[in-house]
Amino acid sequence: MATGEVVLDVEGLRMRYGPVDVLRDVTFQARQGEVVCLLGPNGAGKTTTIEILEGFRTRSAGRVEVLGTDPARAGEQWRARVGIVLQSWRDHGKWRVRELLRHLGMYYVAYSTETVQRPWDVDLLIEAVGLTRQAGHKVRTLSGGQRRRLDVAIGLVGRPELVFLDEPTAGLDPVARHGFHELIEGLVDEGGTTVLLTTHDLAEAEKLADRIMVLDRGRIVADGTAAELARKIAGEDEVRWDRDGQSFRHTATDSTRFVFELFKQYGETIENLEVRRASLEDTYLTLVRRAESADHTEGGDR
Ligand SMILES: Nc1ncnc2c1ncn2[C@@H]1O[C@H](COP(=O)(O)OP(=O)(O)OP(=O)(O)O)[C@@H](O)[C@H]1O
Repeated sequence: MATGEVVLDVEGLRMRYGPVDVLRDVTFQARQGEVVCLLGPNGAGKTTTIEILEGFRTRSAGRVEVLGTDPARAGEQWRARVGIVLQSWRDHGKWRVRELLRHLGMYYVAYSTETVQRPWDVDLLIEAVGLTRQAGHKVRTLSGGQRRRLDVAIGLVGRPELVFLDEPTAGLDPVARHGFHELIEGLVDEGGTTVLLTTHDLAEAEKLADRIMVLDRGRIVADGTAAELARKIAGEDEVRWDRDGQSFRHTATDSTRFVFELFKQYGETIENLEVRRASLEDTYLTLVRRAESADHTEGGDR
């Protein structure tokens, strides 16, 4: 869980490609130990945001501080504290998995501290991402999902304080995905690592994130826990039940209260009760549709 210190501080961030604004006034903070999930439709600006925070793109305007430093001017010392998993990188094909991680890990030795031994022990890391059987294989012979596991290992080898992961589980099978979730939870619980990740998998966001931010057409349209967003945006739960051979359905903002009253009134004649809470998917779809119709009303400036 988040313990306090602000590690990501973004205010009024703008990005413009030619005449097109792809980020418009993006403002947010993240604290140490927080897992923040950035959601949004294709082209919303998630990768652009992450790449600006990583120091890979130069913003058009706004203030950005990552671990107290502007990434546009940050040096090696800063870079060693930050782990990065890009959406895709396709180099290092001739290297073998263990050899590559050892090589990259060497870079971090100089950045060990009394409390953090860098890099991560390479064999333990390989085991943590589930690549033990492929440790001696050349990178270009890995499957897409194995390659993705290696990308994650590359991002983590320096035991970063802050990790940026752009769609880390795209292409992973369910077991690898589960393993990745455990890995992230372990990093946060044991090391207080801060994580900013993008995903299109809403179940993943719900499982991992302390906080979810939804980006749409370059604007943050929601920021909160999955439960907060559901309460604020999707609103109502659905209650279904049978009684005297008939089926009933009701939507309620306070479903607990509603069910209590239902049982008070009809007691044991209630059967097959189901309460379906507004899911993150309901919330997300509502938000994106709302943003779309607001954009049409404005006449759309893009
Ligand atoms: N180098 C570039 N030059 C011009 N436009 C760009 C460039 N990179 C990205 N864009 C545009 O910026 C917008 C945001 O792209 P970005 O990759 O940040 O979206 P995203 O939310 O990560 O999408 P996805 O979910 O598809 O990965 C898109 O409209 C994209 O076409």
